[in-house]
Amino acid sequence: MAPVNPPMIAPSILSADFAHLADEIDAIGGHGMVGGADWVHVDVMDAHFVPNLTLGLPVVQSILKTTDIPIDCHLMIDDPGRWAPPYAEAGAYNVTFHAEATDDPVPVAKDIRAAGAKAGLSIKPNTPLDPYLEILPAFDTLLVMSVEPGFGGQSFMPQVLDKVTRMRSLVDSGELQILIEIDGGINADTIEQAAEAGVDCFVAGSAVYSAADPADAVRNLRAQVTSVRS
Ligand SMILES: O=C(CO)[C@H](O)[C@H](O)COP(=O)(O)O
Repeated sequence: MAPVNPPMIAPSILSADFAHLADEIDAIGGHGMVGGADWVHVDVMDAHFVPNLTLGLPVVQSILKTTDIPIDCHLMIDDPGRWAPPYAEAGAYNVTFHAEATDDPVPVAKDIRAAGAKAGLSIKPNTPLDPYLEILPAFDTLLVMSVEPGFGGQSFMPQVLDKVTRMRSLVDSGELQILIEIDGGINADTIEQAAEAGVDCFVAGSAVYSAADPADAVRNLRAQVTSVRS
């Protein structure tokens, strides 16, 4: 299956103003805005799995009430078996947790799907793909981290693109059906490399929220991907 068309852009609100989240989400799309964000990427960090602390379920529940854009939760937390399903029950569209955070990812994916959300598996930049290939049919999304998880505004790590290229050929050949998402350091200078490797969905935090018009930044990033593919 060829990459998703049009390409998906998922702005990360990690770089938004947390005191004005509803406005910050409005600024990237929803309410019928043409060409706005496909997903809102919400980074949940617990200060254990990663050294940073962001927000949790009550904030996600509030965000869900303020927008019609699907919510893409990226859980950078310990014990996803306990904490991930409630995000699906709350109404998140996609709930992704880290392969490194559990010895048994498949039951967690099953619980997320049973609660009505898509299930995502994320791997850190130095985590190999091979040990997880056989469990990927339990997932709807593979989130390839292109920075060490924990903070926005870091530099893109191009070496992770080998994993994307491999995944793209497995999806293109029909061996796997999964959405390939990338997260970390995606901006106007890096998105074309990721597009060439075959990413479907691009998370971008600082590149979107540092722009004068965040919705324009979303459209421009999507246009860059489209131009690489044409
Ligand atoms: O998961 C993340 C960090 O762990 C963020 O989603 C990611 O870093 C996005 O921010 P930026 O586009 O500024 O790199």
